[in-house]
Amino acid sequence: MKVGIDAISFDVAKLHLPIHELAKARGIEAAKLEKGLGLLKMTFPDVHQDTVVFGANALTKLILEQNINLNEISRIYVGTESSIDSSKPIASFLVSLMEQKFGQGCLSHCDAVDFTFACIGGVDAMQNCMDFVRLYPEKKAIVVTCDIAKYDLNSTGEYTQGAGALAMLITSNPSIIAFENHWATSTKGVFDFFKPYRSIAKSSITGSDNNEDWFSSLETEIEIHKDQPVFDGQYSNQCYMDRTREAYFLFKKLKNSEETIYNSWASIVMHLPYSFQGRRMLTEIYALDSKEIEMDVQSLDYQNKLKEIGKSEAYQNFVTEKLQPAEIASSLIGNLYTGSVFMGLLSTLSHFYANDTPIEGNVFGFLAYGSGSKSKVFEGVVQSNWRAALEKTQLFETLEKSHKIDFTTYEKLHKKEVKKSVCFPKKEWVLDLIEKENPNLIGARYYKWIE
Ligand SMILES: CC(=O)SCCNC(=O)CCNC(=O)[C@H](O)C(C)(C)COP(=O)(O)OP(=O)(O)OC[C@H]1O[C@@H](n2cnc3c(N)ncnc32)[C@H](O)[C@@H]1OP(=O)(O)O
Repeated sequence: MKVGIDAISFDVAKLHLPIHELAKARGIEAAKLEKGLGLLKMTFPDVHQDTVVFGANALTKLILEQNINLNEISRIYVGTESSIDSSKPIASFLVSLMEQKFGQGCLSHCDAVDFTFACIGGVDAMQNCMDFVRLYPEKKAIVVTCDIAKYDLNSTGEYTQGAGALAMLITSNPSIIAFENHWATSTKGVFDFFKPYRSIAKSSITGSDNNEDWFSSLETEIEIHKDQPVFDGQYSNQCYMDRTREAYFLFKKLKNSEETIYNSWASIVMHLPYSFQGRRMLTEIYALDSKEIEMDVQSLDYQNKLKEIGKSEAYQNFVTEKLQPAEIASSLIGNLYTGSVFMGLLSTLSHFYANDTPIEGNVFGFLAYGSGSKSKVFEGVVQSNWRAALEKTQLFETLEKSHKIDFTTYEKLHKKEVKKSVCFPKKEWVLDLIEKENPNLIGARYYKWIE
């Protein structure tokens, strides 16, 4: 039986700062960000937006666009690493907002929960929902990914910021893509990127892995709780490469294949914390699976050879053919954490939609990653109704309408110094800023639907 994604909707932050303006303000060469990392715009939430708002808007869009009968939905599972409460999941907020809009009790039969494992939480939610639909093919589930990728000002993560959500309907006999039931996973507990709820003693994390220099450079206690992560960028890249490589070769084993697996993938969709992450990290898998090199991670020669292969014409052609369609949206949005891999899929589909390319039957390979760290590798087959299912999506048209802000406004938004929305929307969920007006209501958040 086929199980997969039947419909997709999204809601991304509508404000953006052109990346060359950030580069100028920070004294970074714009070419490094644009040509080295593939960044063009960085999206940022407006005053009336938080994680719940993005999730609720993507979900409402999905329900309205697909005319979904909520009685048929058995699960709303959320992938997020930007939750706003340690106990109440985003899924609970979403259920109450949907009941506010579509009728009291309309989702009371529905299971709802959040999945958190950094950027891979959405894939975990989807895998779980697909197992459920395989067991009960007449039932349907919705996966929502919602996050705000906010980093410290002046940090190396700053230029990769982005925000938004996707909502996906998971069914049997899906219209867009059906996933094969081969899932390869690689997990290792590391501290490459994390957001501690409480102050965390350095002694509890030192010695966990090989980035000890970085740990030594941290304060004795990491001061918490803030929206921005504590991270070691280059180490997180190494963990990304290690986990995806391990999961990829496990996948090859699961498939019992002697062939170069990626040759059977028409497109490759990877977790993209920034646009060119996939192409920068995939050289090792590319070279190992084609037997161009033998693995020897510690040797300098090996690392230099990988760099050379990355620059080769053959690899650049490979990137253009298989990876580049997934990168387009990422360049214009920035990181979506749990949503990044799904936005990569939507970007790929939207690219082929716009170019009228027939892709039904094509096999897409997926390499997902979440810090902390875990990778899952799986594949899916594009279904014959994918074009019709994408008709209302309008990804690139929507991104085109994004509102440009200047650097000063961006910095003020980042520091939460802006009181009034820059771009107030119509027909959307917004955060009611009652908390700011009434200091006795610390932690209380209210949401309203704006007509
Ligand atoms: C959250 C996760 O998903 S974990 C995995 C990823 N980690 C993160 O996203 C954490 C947050 N992000 C970061 O810390 C950083 O943005 C990083 C680590 C991803 C990137 O770090 P930086 O130090 O900014 O960049 P880095 O030096 O690694 O790479 C710059 C690239 O631009 C290239 N470059 C530099 N200058 C130029 C130029 N003028 N023209 C063209 N390319 C240039 C470099 O050659 C290099 O590319 P290459 O290695 O492919 O050759």
